[in-house]
Amino acid sequence: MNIHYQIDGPQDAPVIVLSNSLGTSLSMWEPQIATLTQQFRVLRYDTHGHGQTEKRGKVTLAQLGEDVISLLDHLNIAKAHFCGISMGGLTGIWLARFAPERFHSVSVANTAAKIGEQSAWLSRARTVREEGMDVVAAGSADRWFTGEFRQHQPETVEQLVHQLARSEAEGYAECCEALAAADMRGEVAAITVPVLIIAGEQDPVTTVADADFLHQQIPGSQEVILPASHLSNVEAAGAFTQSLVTFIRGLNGR
Ligand SMILES: O=C(O)CC1=CCC(=O)O1
Repeated sequence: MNIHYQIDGPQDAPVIVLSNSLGTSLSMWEPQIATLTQQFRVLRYDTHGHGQTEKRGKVTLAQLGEDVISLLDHLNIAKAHFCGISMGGLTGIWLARFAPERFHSVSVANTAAKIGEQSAWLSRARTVREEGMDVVAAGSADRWFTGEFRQHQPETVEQLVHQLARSEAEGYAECCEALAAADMRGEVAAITVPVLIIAGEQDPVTTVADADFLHQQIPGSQEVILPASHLSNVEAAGAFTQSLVTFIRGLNGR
């Protein structure tokens, strides 16, 4: 298995898989772990070219999704809950559409059926390859957090920005290229898995309008809007975790 992962929580509890955003790692889920492990076996992994998962060359959204299936197969997990943020959320949309039999539910946060513009992603991939990660890291605090959060929790912000600045440019660039090509707008209406959509009311990257589109298109989906910017699981950690747990608990009656 060439995907780095970590498992926490009781062995016999239902499994929830957590999938990180671009430029972060499985450690971004730290604010959720204490609560989630009370009820779930939490499986988090580093996405392709991120954290301790090595890059393998050109990657597509489908391959990011298939990585999750390979990880479940490797661990003999037949079916799990899934929660992903941003790029991890888009991976969740792909999984909900193309591997529904493997998931009880899919929660997608701060994401969109198509994230950003193709030209911007290709330009970002070129920039990090030519100039390194510092340029992208410099603007990341503004993309990820509200001004209020940056002011009140500067250490948390600095830690994530520092991790981004030190991360490997090629793995990041390959994921930017995957995002450039990924477009699930024509697919989401065919999703049958229970889906929760979480948005940040001040997210400038994947907006509330993007979340509304998913909610309108995905039959039976639920939507929650949190007081946060893009990394809502960090900025509104308690409300994020509670929304996720409440959604999954509510599925028991279905
Ligand atoms: O640009 C960013 O850093 C925010 C982002 C877009 C996709 C993703 O996963 O993170």
